[in-house]
Amino acid sequence: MTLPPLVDPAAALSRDEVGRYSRHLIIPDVGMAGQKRLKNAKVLVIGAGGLGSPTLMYLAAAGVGTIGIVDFDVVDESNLQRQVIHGQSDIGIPKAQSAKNSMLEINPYITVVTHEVALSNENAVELFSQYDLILDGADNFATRYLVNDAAILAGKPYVWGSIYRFEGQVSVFWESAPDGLGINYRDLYPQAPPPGMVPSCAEGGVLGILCATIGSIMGTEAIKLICGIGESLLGRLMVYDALEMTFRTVRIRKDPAGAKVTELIDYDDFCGVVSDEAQAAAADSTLTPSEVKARLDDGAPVALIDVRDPVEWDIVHLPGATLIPKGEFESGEGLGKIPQDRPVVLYCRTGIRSAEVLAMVKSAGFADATHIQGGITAWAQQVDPSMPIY
Ligand SMILES: Nc1ncnc2c1ncn2[C@@H]1O[C@H](COP(=O)(O)OP(=O)(O)OP(=O)(O)O)[C@@H](O)[C@H]1O
Repeated sequence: MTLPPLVDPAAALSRDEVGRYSRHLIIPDVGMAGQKRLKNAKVLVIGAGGLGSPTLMYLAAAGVGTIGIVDFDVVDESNLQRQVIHGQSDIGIPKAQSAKNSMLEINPYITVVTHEVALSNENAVELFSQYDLILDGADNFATRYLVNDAAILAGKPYVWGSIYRFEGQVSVFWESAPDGLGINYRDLYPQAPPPGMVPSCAEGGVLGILCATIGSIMGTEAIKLICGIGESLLGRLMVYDALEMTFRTVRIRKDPAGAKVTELIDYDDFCGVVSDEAQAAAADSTLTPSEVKARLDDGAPVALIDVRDPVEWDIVHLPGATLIPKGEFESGEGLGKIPQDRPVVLYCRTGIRSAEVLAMVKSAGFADATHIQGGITAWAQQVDPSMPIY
């Protein structure tokens, strides 16, 4: 369906702007009103990488008045095969800054705001609330679910794209859209794929020019939403196959079983992302649920620590465990609560958060610390099938 324009028109275009945007102004569907809407629009793009590059360049050229860029990374030589907003002389400089320089070179009449930070639970909703529309050009599942949930909480629409080798996907999500369907990314992908199942572009490669195709569709959807023209991809998934040269669109239906998003969660845990530090800490300090059960049955002294959140503890927890949520280790107060006189065994839901806490606990000097592989979920599967799995 055609959605109402997302943005009100700006008061006026200058004489120079009229000249610059003349090929837009003479399209009846855009016209003066549409171009003024673009001028008044505030769009935030996550990632100045493969997808962000063409999107940012064309949104700048189109005269989107305020464009924010979130990226924490610096330009690397291996980026230049596809991240065409950056050039050889940008290697080593922050991507957000490099992108801003290129965009202002394309169009000095716009405002570019750089956010050289990682999008996180701490900043996402606040950042999104400053913009009309979000574009997700990130390359990892944890960020995708964070963008989705933060957009829901901020009440904002967003355009999402993803690429791999010769194939790309694009859609628009907007939980509180005036169409009443309320489609979000979780309706399409309720669960993140198991870690390692879907390789990243860094692992599997990507045809550089694919970014231009998918990024420019994302930019097109952004312009349509801002101006309120055409059929949005809201509620539809577009799949592009460059080798077969086919575009297919499939309808996305609201998942009636989908949980309502009311707060941000631990996205690394949700997506099974383990940091390098946590992997190193867990390498020789991981016990299976059966091994821990055997120790407890033998009466061995063990400080069994549950690092999940209190709401999860209320659902189910292991007998004899003590709750010290991961957040308390991050704020520094958790370490002081660990008994010093016994080996420490940590657990969480799936073994991701406990591996992160294990790294902190070990570097604080607790040499005899381990965690349970697969967490309380594996415990329920392998040791006690009567326990609920959530
Ligand atoms: N949470 C996040 N916050 C800010 N920027 C992010 C976040 N997640 C991803 N990005 C950025 O999104 C961009 C994605 O670009 P792209 O997919 O081309 O990957 P890349 O990291 O540049 O390349 P490669 O992984 O192949 O080295 C990157 O510039 C990355 O820094």
